[in-house]
Amino acid sequence: MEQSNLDLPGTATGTMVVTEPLNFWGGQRVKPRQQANAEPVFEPATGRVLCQMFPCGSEEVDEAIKSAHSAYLKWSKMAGMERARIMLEAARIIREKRDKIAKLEVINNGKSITEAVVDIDVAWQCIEYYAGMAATLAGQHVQLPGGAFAYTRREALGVCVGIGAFNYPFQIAAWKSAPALACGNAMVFKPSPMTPVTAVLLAEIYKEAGVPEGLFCVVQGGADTGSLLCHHPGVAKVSFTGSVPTGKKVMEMSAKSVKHVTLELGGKSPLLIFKDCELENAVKGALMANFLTQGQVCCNGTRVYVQREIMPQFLEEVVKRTKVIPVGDPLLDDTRMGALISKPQLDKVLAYVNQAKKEGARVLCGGDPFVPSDPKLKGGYFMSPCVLDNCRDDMTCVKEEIFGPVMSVLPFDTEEEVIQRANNSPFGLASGVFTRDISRAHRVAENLQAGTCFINNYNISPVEVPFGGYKMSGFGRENGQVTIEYYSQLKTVVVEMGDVDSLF
Ligand SMILES: NC(=O)c1ccc[n+]([C@@H]2O[C@H](COP(=O)([O-])OP(=O)(O)OC[C@H]3O[C@@H](n4cnc5c(N)ncnc54)[C@H](O)[C@@H]3O)[C@@H](O)[C@H]2O)c1
Ligand SMILES: C[N+](C)(C)CCCC=O
Repeated sequence: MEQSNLDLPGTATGTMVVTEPLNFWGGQRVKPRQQANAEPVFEPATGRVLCQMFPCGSEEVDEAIKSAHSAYLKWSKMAGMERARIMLEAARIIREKRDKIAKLEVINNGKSITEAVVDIDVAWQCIEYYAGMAATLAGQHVQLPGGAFAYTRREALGVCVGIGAFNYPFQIAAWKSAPALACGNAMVFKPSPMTPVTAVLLAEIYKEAGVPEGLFCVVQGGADTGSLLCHHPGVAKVSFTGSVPTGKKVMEMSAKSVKHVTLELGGKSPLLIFKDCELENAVKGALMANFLTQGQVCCNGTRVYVQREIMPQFLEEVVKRTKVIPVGDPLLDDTRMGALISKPQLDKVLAYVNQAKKEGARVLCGGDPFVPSDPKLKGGYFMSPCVLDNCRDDMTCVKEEIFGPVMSVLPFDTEEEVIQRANNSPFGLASGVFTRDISRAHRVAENLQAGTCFINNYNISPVEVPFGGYKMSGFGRENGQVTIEYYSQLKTVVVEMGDVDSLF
């Protein structure tokens, strides 16, 4: 069996066992203090145990936060240009190790290598982008009467906590740490207990690039460890990515000590396809909106509203293309859909398809467990991508986030009607519209209640543009310039140049 040494060449599906410690603080990997409560971590493509995840307890969380705090004291005093240089070096190292990190991500997460490589590219781009912003952080100078003046300083918050979901393990760690570090903060990151393997690589890379020891720490664990982080008095901010129910708990816990909070939560995003669209692009957009990462994407456009006149052509084309998506070994270059994250997640998604059938939906393709011919993949968590027709707005598959490769297609007649139906959801993460009518495109974008609207494309998230939700999909933003606001605070300094004009 191969170990997870990144320098090992030729790792293949079904061969890796990870034995090194996955915690990181004080500038090194840290062995778990106790072996109790170990949870097996599975390789989704095979169902094999990849490693054990040992959750950190209160003493370990405390050590990590102390380590981060001492690094913060040094890092926050450095000039933006000095921080930028180190962050650029981290981005360079990620670029250099991209293929190896991507492989490990695939083995732990189950997504295709084609997607994982893009995820790692987005990670280094994010660090590079915020490195560019680090030296631009500045305050204002305000002239006051009598020669007095004030100025503002944009200051770091302190130790920030990042809590990640399982679907983009390395990318989420980068999306959170890059703006945090650019602003002078330290970060303690907790990955999902199902994907504990790659965040520690980011910690090693930051260290190699030259950050002070402890600046980016990794603690492993699930809800209990997450809860220790949210309650910890040494933490200034929690940036959370995950489901709505967990997000609510994170907010509640963080409120006890008035921590800053960013919530990147779930969605059930609408994609509106008008009859005047370029149909082939709309079909491609619908596939991109539903089937990346086996459908386990927060901003997926899983409610696909198609104008009635073009429904037959749309369905024919979307089903034809869905049926030929190559599902299988995620480490092979030709694979476009790998395995879902876990057996319970696969069972949950299949149950949603069954429920949809009971409620009157018609399965046009997929929705079944998929067993690849390669014997080593027999225990993997694969399913065939599914298109559901005959859907109504009141069906469970249309209302709830499924987090699997299931597209629900619904007909509509008018723009006004479809906007009202699209907005009739507690979520508001993303949305999309396909039309050739430029006025309609922008009118629809204005009226959809969502943090992002894609016009004539879907799931494009360059790091330069803000990403985040409306309504129950959360608040705060990741990426883009605005995220600096969420990782810093403004101090006003008022300077008297004359005598004090006392009222007393
Ligand atoms: N908006 C976004 O940017 C975004 C991105 C990715 C995923 N998501 C959402 O994440 C969900 C899927 O991810 P998941 O299944 O990993 O989500 P989840 O809510 O189950 O877990 C997310 C993280 O929260 C931790 N956690 C669980 N209970 C906790 C508690 N009580 N206190 C603190 N932390 C706790 C988990 O260990 C994990 O690290 C979906 O709803 C998806 O839409 C959102
Ligand atoms: C990179 N995507 C595809 C926009 C996904 C962002 C993270 C959501 O789960």
